[in-house]
Formats: sequence, C-alpha cells, structure tokens
Amino acid sequence: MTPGPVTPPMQTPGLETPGLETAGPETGPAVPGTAPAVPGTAPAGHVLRAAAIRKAYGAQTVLDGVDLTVPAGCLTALVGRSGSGKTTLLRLLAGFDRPDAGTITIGDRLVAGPGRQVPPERRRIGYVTQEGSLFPHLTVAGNIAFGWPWRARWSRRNRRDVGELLDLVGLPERYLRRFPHELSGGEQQRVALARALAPRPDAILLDEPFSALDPELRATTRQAVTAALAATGTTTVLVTHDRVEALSIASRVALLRDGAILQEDTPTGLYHRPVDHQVAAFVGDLTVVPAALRGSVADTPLGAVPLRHDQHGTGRVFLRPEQVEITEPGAGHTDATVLTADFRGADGLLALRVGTPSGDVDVTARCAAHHLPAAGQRVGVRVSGPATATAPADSDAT
Ligand SMILES: Nc1ncnc2c1ncn2[C@@H]1O[C@H](COP(=O)(O)OP(=O)(O)OP(=O)(O)O)[C@@H](O)[C@H]1O
Repeated sequence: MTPGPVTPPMQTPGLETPGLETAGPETGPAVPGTAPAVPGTAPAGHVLRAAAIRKAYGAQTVLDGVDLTVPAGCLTALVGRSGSGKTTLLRLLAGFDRPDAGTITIGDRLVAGPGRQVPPERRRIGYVTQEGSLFPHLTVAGNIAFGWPWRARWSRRNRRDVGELLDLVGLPERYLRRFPHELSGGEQQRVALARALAPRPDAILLDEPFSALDPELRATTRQAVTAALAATGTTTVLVTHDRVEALSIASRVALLRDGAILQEDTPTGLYHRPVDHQVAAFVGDLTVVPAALRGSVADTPLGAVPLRHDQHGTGRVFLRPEQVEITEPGAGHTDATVLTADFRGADGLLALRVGTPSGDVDVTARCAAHHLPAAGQRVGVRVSGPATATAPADSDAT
C-alpha cells in the first residue's frame, strides 16, 4: 500500500534520527509508490470535495453548510474576512479536526463523513503553514525526505528525486546540506513545499504560506511555488488574506462568508461578476453609484455606462477604480474635484467628488502616477468598460 504523505504539523521532529541530517548510504531500491512528484512523471491531482460541512465550537457555528469542490490539478484560493472560518475548513480537510456534519472526499475516497474520520497521515494531503515549520535539526535533504519510509529514504532514486524536488521549487542542489536557519524565509517556504510534495500527495493545503515574507521575496516565492504546483498538477487549496495574490495565482477563488461559500468562481468572474456588493468590495476597490438601468446601458452621474447584463429599473452600478478615466476638465462625461490623491508608486488612487443635481457622488479612480493630479484640482471623468449593476436584493450597497 502506498504510504500517506507527511503532514508536518502533526509530526514530532524529535522522532527523527540525527544520522539523516546528511544524505546517507543507499539502502536499496525505492519502495514502490514513494517516489516524489517530479515534472512529467507526477499523476494528475484528485478532485477534493467538501459537501454540507458544518463545524461549531461550543455555541459558535463557524461553518454551516460549506460546499467546495476543487477540481483535479486546480489551485483554488479560499478567501474571506478574518474569523470567517478559512483555517477551520483547512484543518477539517487535512483531518486535524472532525466536522460535525458533512463529507470530505479526495478523488473517490471518503475521508470524513458519518462514522468515518481518516487520520491526517493517511489522507494523502500535504499541509504547508505560514512558517513552513521545517525541522530545525534536519538539513534541507532530510526535511524533504522526511515523509518517505526509512528504507527508501536514501535510495539512489530518492536521492535524485530530492534534488529534482529542490529544483522544482527553484533552489539549487547545493542547498541540500543546508539547515533551515541557513535559508531565507522564502527559501524555507519552498523547501516546505518540496517536503509536502515529496510523498506525491493527492492534494496540498497552503495556509497563508507567503504572509510572513516581505513583498519582494513574496513575489518570487509565490512564483516558484505556483510553478511547482502547476508542474506537478497538484490539487491545491490556498488560504490567503491577499486578494491580489488570490486573483493572480488561483484558477478558482472561493469566498467564505457567514459559514458558507458565498461565491466560487474564476478570478475574473469574481472580480467582474460578483454576486453582491460585499463580494465586489472584498475582491477590489469599488465605487457604487446610483443608476437608471436601461437594458444594456446605465445612466449614472458619470455618464452612460455599458452594462454586462441587460437590466431595467432604478439600481446601482459597481465601478472599479481602473474604469474611471481622468481627462482634462470638460473632456470627459462630467467634471469632478480631487479630494485626495494617494500616490502608490506606479499609480495612485484618487478620491473624486462629482456634483449632481441630486447631490454629491464620491468616486474612486486609479491613475498612472505620472498623471496624478493634486488634491483640489478639477478634472474630467469618463467611465470605460462594462459595469455590473447591483441585484435588486442587494440592498446593502452604500
Ligand atoms: N479550537 C477552537 N476553539 C474555539 N473556537 C475556535 C477554534 N478555532 C477557531 N475558532 C473560532 O472560529 C472562528 C473561525 O476561526 P478561523 O481561524 O477558522 O478563521 P479564519 O478565517 O482562518 O481567520 P483568520 O483569517 O484571522 O486567520 C473564529 O471566531 C475563531 O475564534
């Protein structure tokens, strides 16, 4: 039987033998099924499915009917406000906790459900935490090989595979003999991913793996990690607070709110076709303006705006800052006064006030930094691109 993957948070580093700190002698042929995932040889990931998951802590119901399907080989980002239950769901998927109701399946294996709770080490799910949690007394090689059976650990084939896994996450082979304290935070996270991939898990769970890194390291580490996941076709759930990260690296994004998945969609679907204004505001800066909806066009204080979907009646329209173009005064649909200009390096965010017969409307615009007007300046405003109108039931829009 194929052994399960290592789940580092559940392992006891002290159980490891110091002799494994450097590559040991070859002990025989690799045990079938223990070779790591390497490009071109890895099996496709498995569908990960959570259905009708419920979890309460005492009187507090955290998850209340969560349905989430992560397609095989897909990276789904799980986002939601702090305390919405993202880590709780990840821990249930990993098997660290037990759902009160519902089922979890990986491929066709039921790992949690009524009368069934497969332990973490037998789920074939890898878990990478914010800190990576490498074993400090083991070398990079020792960490990566940790999940393999003792006998197979230093076979010629597995020693080669350790090197290939390191290469897969973008680190040179000479790092194999380094200890975790000799690595940067980003390098440690890459090794943690290599370790999680080594037992060829059916899925990987990443719990804010980049959040402790500075922006530059974060970008390069994110790139290396997502490239490795794509190369191995590993089904992945990524919990992140960073909406740009979620939209840029995930193929699907699931938004958790009020104990359930409110919307699960492609990044563009979530960004451009949010189910309500709260989802819209969660995934990006947003202005909501009043509008008269006339089929494919909405009349707004900023002029006529094409709509994604035909709608009629009185409503509101979501506008992203990048849809609001700044022109010379008089050259746009209307003029506005700049309230604040927030310089952000490459671009800036403008808070604008548009005077209308029915009162002032405040709008946010994004503008290239070299065109950034100053606070108090008058500018022209024009809206481009299709917009989404609020659903009639979305009465919370402000
Ligand atoms: N073991 C526990 N016992 C009691 N309550 C818990 C436990 N674990 C989590 N909670 C509560 O469940 C809720 C969801 O917590 P969880 O950590 O899953 O949220 P999260 O979305 O991951 O938050 P964050 O983004 O801040 O990490 C919180 O209110 C938290 O206090």
